[in-house]
Amino acid sequence: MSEQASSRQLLSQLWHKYVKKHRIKLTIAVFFMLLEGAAYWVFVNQLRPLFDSIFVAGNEAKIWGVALAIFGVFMVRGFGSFIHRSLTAKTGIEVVSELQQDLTGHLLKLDMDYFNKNSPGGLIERVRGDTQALQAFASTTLITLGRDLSSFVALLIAAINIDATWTAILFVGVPLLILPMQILQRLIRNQSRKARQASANLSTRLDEIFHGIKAIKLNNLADHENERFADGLSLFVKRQLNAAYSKNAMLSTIEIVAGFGFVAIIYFGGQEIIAGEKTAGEFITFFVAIAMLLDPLRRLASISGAMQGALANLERIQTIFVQTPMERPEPVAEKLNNPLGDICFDNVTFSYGDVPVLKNLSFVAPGGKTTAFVGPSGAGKSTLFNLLTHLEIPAEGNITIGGQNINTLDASNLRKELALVNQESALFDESILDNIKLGDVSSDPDKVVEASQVALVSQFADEMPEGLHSLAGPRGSNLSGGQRQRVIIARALLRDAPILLLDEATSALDNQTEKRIQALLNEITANKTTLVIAHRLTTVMNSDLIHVMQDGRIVESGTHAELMALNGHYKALHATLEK
Ligand SMILES: Nc1ncnc2c1ncn2[C@@H]1O[C@H](COP(=O)(O)OP(=O)(O)OP(=O)(O)O)[C@@H](O)[C@H]1O
Repeated sequence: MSEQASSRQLLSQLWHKYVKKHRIKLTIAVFFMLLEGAAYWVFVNQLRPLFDSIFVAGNEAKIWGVALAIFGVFMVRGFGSFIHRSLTAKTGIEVVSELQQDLTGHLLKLDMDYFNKNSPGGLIERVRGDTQALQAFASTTLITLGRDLSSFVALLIAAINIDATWTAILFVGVPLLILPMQILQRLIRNQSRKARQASANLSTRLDEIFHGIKAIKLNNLADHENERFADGLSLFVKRQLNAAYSKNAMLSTIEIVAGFGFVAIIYFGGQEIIAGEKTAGEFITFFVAIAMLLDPLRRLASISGAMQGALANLERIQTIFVQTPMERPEPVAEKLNNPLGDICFDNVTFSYGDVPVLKNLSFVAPGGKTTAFVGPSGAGKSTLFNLLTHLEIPAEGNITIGGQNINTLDASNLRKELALVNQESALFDESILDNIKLGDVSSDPDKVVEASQVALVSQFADEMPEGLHSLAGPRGSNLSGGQRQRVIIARALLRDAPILLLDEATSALDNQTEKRIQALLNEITANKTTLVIAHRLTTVMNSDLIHVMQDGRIVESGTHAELMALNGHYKALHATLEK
């Protein structure tokens, strides 16, 4: 696709989806922009009588009329400018906030794979930075386009009215502008694109710095990180400046060509005045009109630069909209028919990119029972949960619950039947109570408090100044690891789903709390299907069934006693962990 065609397509999409609905506001704004432009015309046309009929002819009586007309022009410009600026600002803000909303909504639908490949900082920059840069274009530059184009036309008409030949002479150099303008526009777009990329990289670095602040401090990496940030910053500065230089070069080119025009006018016009063919009033009016015309022309030229920058932003925003979630089979069922039925993995194969993780994996986790998965780090245990929760889709094989393929359900309907507790479960910067409530946002407050008591959250929250209403801090930073885990367990309890997935759910708890939570989990899981991943074998010993995983396969299955008797992988694992 040619660059022009793709720009046209991008702008047309922006217009149809976001801007078109504001057309009434924009039409009113454009009317006032035209009025402001027309005011220039009136202003310039008052100059000629001012010179020829008043100053030169010494007609004092007419001064007031002209002065009032000029004052009227400024009044119109003042009010008109307020109205059209406000309307376009409102449109710009509304368009961009809708764009941000849609971008976030679209991002939320994308697969985990996309988030594994794109850093949070970079995505934040797209949703906020790129759209806000667009807003700057929309609310300031767009105004200029309407107002300055009309001013330019009005002043041009005024100039032609005085002398069409002079006007033609003035614009004789314009064709010289075409080629440099085209080159500069392309340059600006490229530089702006690179500057936005550098800006996204900076956001990524900042995001990583603030997320990893503890590691940075503990490893004395502050200077190192600062230098890396400085490198990114200098690249950003360089690219910003390149974009600015290209924009400025555009303005200067206009200036130089205009200079040639003025020289030509002074030469030809001057001769006509000396010969008495034109009056001084005509010449001054023409000169003022042309001088005033340069300002809107300059701004119009800078718009074309800003437009290239805005197109670069649009392109980057578009790269998000063109991403689509992985094709999934069309869901045909509303819910699981038998959520407490057996969970079966049948010949499941899965890779992250090109890296195979699960290989023809088959197992059964009996419904209503507790099944544990143990095995060395990287064996693929957590990946099982990613597949079962539809965060990832297997390349081959089937996953069924109660005999029903999970592909027959929409991911959100499937997840209603599942509650997952893992190390990555996020806490948000809300109160502890609200964090628990995320398990079931429709549940009544008593139930939330009850879940907090059962999961021993109240035990530590009661000692905090605001109890359950205390803030958890960004990503739960106000709480200890064990406290965070209890909040997440409480959230899962509140969800009260038939299938409970516990991935190292109690690993951060002290022995005593773990025992209490474990006893509680045993009680709660009595009538649920529970899948447990744990490194501490004491956590899984009492499970109804234990699968031992290695290199993406199940290598042994049985109860603790059966596996110990096998004297194989499980026993070896047991021996290593007990050391
Ligand atoms: N998002 C990802 N992208 C690429 N590879 C991944 C991703 N997540 C996991 N892996 C790889 O998949 C393999 C299995 O990871 P998984 O987290 O399932 O192992 P695990 O058995 O749960 O390990 P642990 O006991 O350490 O939690 C590992 O080799 C890991 O490097």
